[in-house]
Amino acid sequence: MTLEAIDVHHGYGTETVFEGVSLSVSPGEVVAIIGPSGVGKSTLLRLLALFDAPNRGSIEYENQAVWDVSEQRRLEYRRRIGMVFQEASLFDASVRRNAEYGLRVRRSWTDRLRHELSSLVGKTNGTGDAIDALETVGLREQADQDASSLSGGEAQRVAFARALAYEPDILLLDEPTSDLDPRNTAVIEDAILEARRRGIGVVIATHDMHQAERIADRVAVLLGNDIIEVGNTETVFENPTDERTRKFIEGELIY
Ligand SMILES: Nc1ncnc2c1ncn2[C@@H]1O[C@H](COP(=O)(O)OP(=O)(O)OP(=O)(O)O)[C@@H](O)[C@H]1O
Repeated sequence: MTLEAIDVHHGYGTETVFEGVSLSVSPGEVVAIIGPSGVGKSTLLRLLALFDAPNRGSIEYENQAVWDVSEQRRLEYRRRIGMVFQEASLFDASVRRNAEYGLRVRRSWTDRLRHELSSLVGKTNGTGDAIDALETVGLREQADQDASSLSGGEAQRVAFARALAYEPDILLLDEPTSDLDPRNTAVIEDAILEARRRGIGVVIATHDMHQAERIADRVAVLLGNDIIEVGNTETVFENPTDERTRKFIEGELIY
């Protein structure tokens, strides 16, 4: 269940964002992508989320090039990947309905049918996964509250619960805590570690290097047009092989 970008080149129009980027994520690991603003962290996540095809290179899921298969098959892969954006987009309904939303949309119709049938015969109340996910982000008590009454930090926690609820293989997080206070940030970070414990592979783009240091198993440094270094978190922070990594981490590289 490894998701991998292999020698990917991408850009917009005539603008090159990156050239020859490779990165993988495996079950039960947290990979952080760090790099200055505008370097292409979101672009890389969008490619890993299979939203866009890279201009060159390949994105592989379980060693299968995802842009070489049928659209139907690619959709199946898409359903196994969850994504949380910088800003939560919730709709006007209860917290529980919002957390369940991913379950309804992302499940294949066969899964959905099976799930509906089990809830009909009383094997599940149909919302167990969503409630469990809300518990993980500390919002179980608020399940019946209207989502519009939540603070920004709580809304982001619901967005995270939504992604967690349908048990993706891979979770992609684009600066999920950049607008949050320390308490909400800590809740999300704990939930990320819980996702890892459940065997989910997590990729998080963050400009908060301390966050990368706190939660990541591996760190990829995106600078210029390339990932200049990727490795074990401690090594990247304490003993980087690339001098630019050290400068970036110490704030000496100004972009
Ligand atoms: N849809 C698009 N069309 C044209 N250019 C784009 C598009 N999306 C991103 N870009 C450009 O590609 C480059 C990389 O953007 P991206 O959002 O991936 O960077 P980032 O590292 O995530 O930045 P930030 O940390 O500020 O969110 C930027 O120069 C941006 O302006």
